[in-house]
Amino acid sequence: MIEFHGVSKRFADGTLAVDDFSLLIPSRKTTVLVGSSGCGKTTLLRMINRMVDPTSGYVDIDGDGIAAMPPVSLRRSIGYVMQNSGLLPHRKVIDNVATVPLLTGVPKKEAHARALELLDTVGLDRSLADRYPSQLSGGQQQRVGVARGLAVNPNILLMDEPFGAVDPIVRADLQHELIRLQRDLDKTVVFVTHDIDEAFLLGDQVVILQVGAHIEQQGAPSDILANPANEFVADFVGSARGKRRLMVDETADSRGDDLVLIDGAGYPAGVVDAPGGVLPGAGSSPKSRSISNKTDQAGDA
Ligand SMILES: Nc1ncnc2c1ncn2[C@@H]1O[C@H](COP(=O)(O)OP(=O)(O)OP(=O)(O)O)[C@@H](O)[C@H]1O
Repeated sequence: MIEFHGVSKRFADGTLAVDDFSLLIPSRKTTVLVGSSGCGKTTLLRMINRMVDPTSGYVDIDGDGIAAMPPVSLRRSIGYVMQNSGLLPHRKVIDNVATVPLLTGVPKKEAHARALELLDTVGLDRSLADRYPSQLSGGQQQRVGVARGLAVNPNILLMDEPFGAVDPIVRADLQHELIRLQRDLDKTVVFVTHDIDEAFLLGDQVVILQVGAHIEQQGAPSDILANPANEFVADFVGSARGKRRLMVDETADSRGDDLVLIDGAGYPAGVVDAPGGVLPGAGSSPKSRSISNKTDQAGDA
């Protein structure tokens, strides 16, 4: 369990990145910090492994204040996965994965054997072990980044927008891989993203933040969806989901044409050939009625 107690961070130039933040992050669950750029997500994450120290307040891990723990050993005991994988370009994949164990004195042979196992764990072929990062795809590099984060077998895994730089299909792949990994490995994962859909997919607990790391709402995805705490949250949750919401173009109906499904941007997404039979609970908008797509229904369950 990680706990933030009234934590603030003011940087040397006067920026108040985090303003009186308190949160309990339960063990062996995934907590997602989500919010727009600059709201303080990375600063919060880095306060867990003391890459950043608070100006006031304190952080505990399992009841022990981390301020008293040596930063370097704390950092080496916690997995950290960053955007763009953060791999060392001049080192082979296997050495990238083994970096921290080697630093902490694990013999090379043992560290390499473990690194190969970790490639299996993250779904990478062992034949990639001798490649350099530039010889891998973006998605493969991210998997190596995750393997490196797991190399010291940490209880806590910090992930800072780890899938932000890959295309949507690879991203979906990596997200599902993480869900599988979490089921198998049972880590305390703290995941940062600005993507609310990613937050809802991955988080047991989702924390929606505004500038200064002010918590707008925290809870299970289903709670937030069912009861947004305020207009900001409703907007944040709704605007992202609205993009995927399909509507029925009833102007086509009035012309006697087939009913046409249009997406949030107004583009045709398909045709409904049995009006009334296909669409559940048609709404009352004069021009279009909204139906929930599969993701909406899954999220609301
Ligand atoms: N070393 C620093 N010195 C001064 N200001 C900083 C420093 N690091 C971050 N900040 C500022 O603190 C605020 C929070 O930054 P942080 O990186 O935590 O936000 P974020 O939510 O992770 O943003 P992003 O999604 O863009 O990565 C921003 O205004 C940022 O400019």
